[in-house]
Amino acid sequence: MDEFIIEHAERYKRLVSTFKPSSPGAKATNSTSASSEIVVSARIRPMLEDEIAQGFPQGVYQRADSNMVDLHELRRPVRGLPTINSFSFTVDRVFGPDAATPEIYESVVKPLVPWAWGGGVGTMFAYGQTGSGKTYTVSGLERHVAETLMDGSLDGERKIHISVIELAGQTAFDLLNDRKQISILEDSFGNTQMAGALEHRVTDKDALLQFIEAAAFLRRTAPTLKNDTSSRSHAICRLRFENPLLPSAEDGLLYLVDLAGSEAAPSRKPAYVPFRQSTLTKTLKHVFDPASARSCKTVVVACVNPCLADVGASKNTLRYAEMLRVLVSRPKAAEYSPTVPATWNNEQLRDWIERNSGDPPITASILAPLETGPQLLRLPAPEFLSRCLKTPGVSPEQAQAFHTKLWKLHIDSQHQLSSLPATTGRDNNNNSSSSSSSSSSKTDPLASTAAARLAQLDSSADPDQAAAAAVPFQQRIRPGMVVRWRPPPKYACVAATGGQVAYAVVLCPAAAVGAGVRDMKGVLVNPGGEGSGLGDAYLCATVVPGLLPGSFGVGLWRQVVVRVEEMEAEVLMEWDEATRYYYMTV
Ligand SMILES: Nc1ncnc2c1ncn2[C@@H]1O[C@H](COP(=O)(O)OP(=O)(O)OP(=O)(O)O)[C@@H](O)[C@H]1O
Repeated sequence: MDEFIIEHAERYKRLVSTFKPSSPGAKATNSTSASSEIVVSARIRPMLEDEIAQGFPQGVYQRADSNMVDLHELRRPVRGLPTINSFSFTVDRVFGPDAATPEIYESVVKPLVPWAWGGGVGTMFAYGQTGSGKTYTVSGLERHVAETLMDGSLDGERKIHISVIELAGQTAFDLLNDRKQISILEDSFGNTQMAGALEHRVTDKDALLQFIEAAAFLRRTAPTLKNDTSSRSHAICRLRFENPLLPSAEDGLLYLVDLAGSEAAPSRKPAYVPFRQSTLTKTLKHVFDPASARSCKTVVVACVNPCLADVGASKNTLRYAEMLRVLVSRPKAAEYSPTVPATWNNEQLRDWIERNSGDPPITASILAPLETGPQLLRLPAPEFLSRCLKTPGVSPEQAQAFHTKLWKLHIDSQHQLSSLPATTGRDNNNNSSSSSSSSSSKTDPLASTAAARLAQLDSSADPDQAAAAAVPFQQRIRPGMVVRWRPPPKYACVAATGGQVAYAVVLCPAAAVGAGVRDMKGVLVNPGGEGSGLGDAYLCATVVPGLLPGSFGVGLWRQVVVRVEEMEAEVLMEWDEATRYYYMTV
């Protein structure tokens, strides 16, 4: 085939120069915005000197001013002169042979960095046939990532940890620990763990680059796989970002992945896409798992060798890129509804934030400077919380409760949209006092009052809302009130976060219980039965974190004695029937 191509190169070039696309190209845009969950790009590398020297023509072209790639095969007819077969592919961004790595970084990869820094999962992976420029591209991009991470442009403090592993067939190796074999395992929560891989803390750019370079060197010189090592193994660089201010939040993750060549050199077997190999699918599960709980952004760089001799493999690479784009459904813009966050533009979202985020109101321009409703919902929880905390006076509980409130509204609205006629919608603002209710005026007033009363029974809010606003909570303690408190050392085991803060539901004054009642430690609450010396202490049930993020359960039988001076604030809790947990509300 190679001789055939070289022999007819001139004719091929003539035919290609007369090629007229049958349909106009999809317009090029630079707005593969930071909001897209998956951006599929194609990079066509330049022709290499030896390919040109051998007389091979170029077979793959970027279509001018578009996101399209044209590819022309040389066809050997049964009779007569060779002809060309042309194919066109559309992706989100095309980078032609003249595009340098910094351009690719700036336009598609860079948005992943603040995303992962803020607590999300960002993944960049490059795939393509052997020799198509994957390693060239990924190693260049890694340098840029290192620069962005260390140039001080990212908001807040993070501890950065790096690990680099190699997957070869079903075996995984640690490229930062002398290629020691490791295991890719799923934990009981379905999260993938790279068991046995070392993580290294890095604090400056040079150290980070040294680790990346050391891993690349080890991969190139692997003793076991001889010549074409890199084309048969996947290299995965994982950067983990730990936010010291939110120790209980999930860490941000950035994966930079150089996949194995989709065609084994030098045999030119038919290309295949190597995503089904189990260690790889496990490691990148978050990208492909629709049930993944983490917010993910993914950038794919399909690397294409433009040489006509390899056009068959390039065709497969580009076909696969098109498929990846289609796999991710692009939601249509829905009509605005005040109870459906997914339909809110930035202005509507900001308005809702200002009115529904509690006291003090969370500054909408900090929480959602540009985002729409769907974009704010997709924001990783740690990033959402840190943005809320930038408003002076906002406590972590208020931020968490507001996050839950937005999500609850979203989930309820999805439920409503799919199962109920619009007029039966629940009033989701039932806890935030009458002023913030945005329920539609078409709703039956009797039904909405009944619904509000029912919802009231499912929350810890004071039935006497007016009194609640005017009097400090210590003066209106009542059974059923939930309080945040600082447990003394004897109750340290009930603390919810970092051993400092705990939550409890007030049951009754400690002086009111009988002489034989004991707390969870087995200590008598009111030894003489006379209430002497108990002052303003209350018997309370502990509130403990549930299995779902932000959820709580009440440990009715784990009782503690809490003094009023140990109480810091009232916390509102709301029962959620669907998950059977309590959530904080604002
Ligand atoms: N954009 C580019 N500009 C200049 N040279 C490039 C470019 N992309 C790739 N190359 C060169 O092409 C050759 C093959 O690139 P590279 O090794 O990155 O391919 P690969 O897809 O990683 O191959 P393998 O799967 O075998 O590891 C290298 O010599 C590289 O320097």
